[in-house]
Amino acid sequence: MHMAQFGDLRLHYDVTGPEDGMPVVFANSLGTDYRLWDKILPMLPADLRILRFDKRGHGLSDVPDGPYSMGALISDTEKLMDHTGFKDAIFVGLSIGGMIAQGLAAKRLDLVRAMVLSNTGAKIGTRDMWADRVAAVNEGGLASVVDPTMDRWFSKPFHADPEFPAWRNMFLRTPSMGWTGCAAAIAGTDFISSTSGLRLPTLAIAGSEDGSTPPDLVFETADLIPGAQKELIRGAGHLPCVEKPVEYAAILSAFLKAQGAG
Ligand SMILES: O=C(O)CC1=CCC(=O)O1
Repeated sequence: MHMAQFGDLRLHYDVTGPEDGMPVVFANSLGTDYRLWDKILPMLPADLRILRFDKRGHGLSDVPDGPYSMGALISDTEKLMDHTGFKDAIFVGLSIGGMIAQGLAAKRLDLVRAMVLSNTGAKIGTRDMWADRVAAVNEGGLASVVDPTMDRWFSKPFHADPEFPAWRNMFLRTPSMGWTGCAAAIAGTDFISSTSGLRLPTLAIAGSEDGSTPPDLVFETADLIPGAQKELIRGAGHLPCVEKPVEYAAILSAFLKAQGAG
């Protein structure tokens, strides 16, 4: 367990793997902490140096007053990578984590050699949609939006999985300020133009049952980047690394190996 301090903000992170391993950074989604990746890490090549972290407002990181900007989330990530010595990394971002990947690649290409855009978009939803959700959370907390969120996160059959209540609890225990702060960052982000200018190896992963970032959105974003590879995981919602970890790890491992891993 590690904390890095940048001014008033402390971020919780974890580094594993050999010091000379291929650097890979994982950035998770809205309402999750870095345990999002727990199931797939043991299935990836062994020679990876892995950085995971809880973005501001999530997990064990600090919860500054919101709203947050996407620029602040990208800057936090940049500082954490500089702090931990991660550069020229493969950046795996899911949902808002994939937005951070796109923004970081546009700003600091020295940090990002390749991207995995998982269940994300250059633009996710509309300002009105996010404003409605933020208003609901300000009024009734995350409990007021948990059921539709779980429907977007997971396919119907996974709702009966013994693990499902744990993911529901992870969402419910996210600080409301952390969630609304990051929701505001998503609402204010449109990376269509900047992502169109990116030229780096990219893998896009979508879940056929994803109610947050449906396959069309994920693949339209991938199509902005020449040569981007597109993979669809059937039977998975917004978090295929949780719902279909074997399939997810296989797709990710093949991409990592193509970039030179194990
Ligand atoms: O709440 C959702 O629909 C899930 C989500 C959207 C953006 C993100 O990071 O998670």
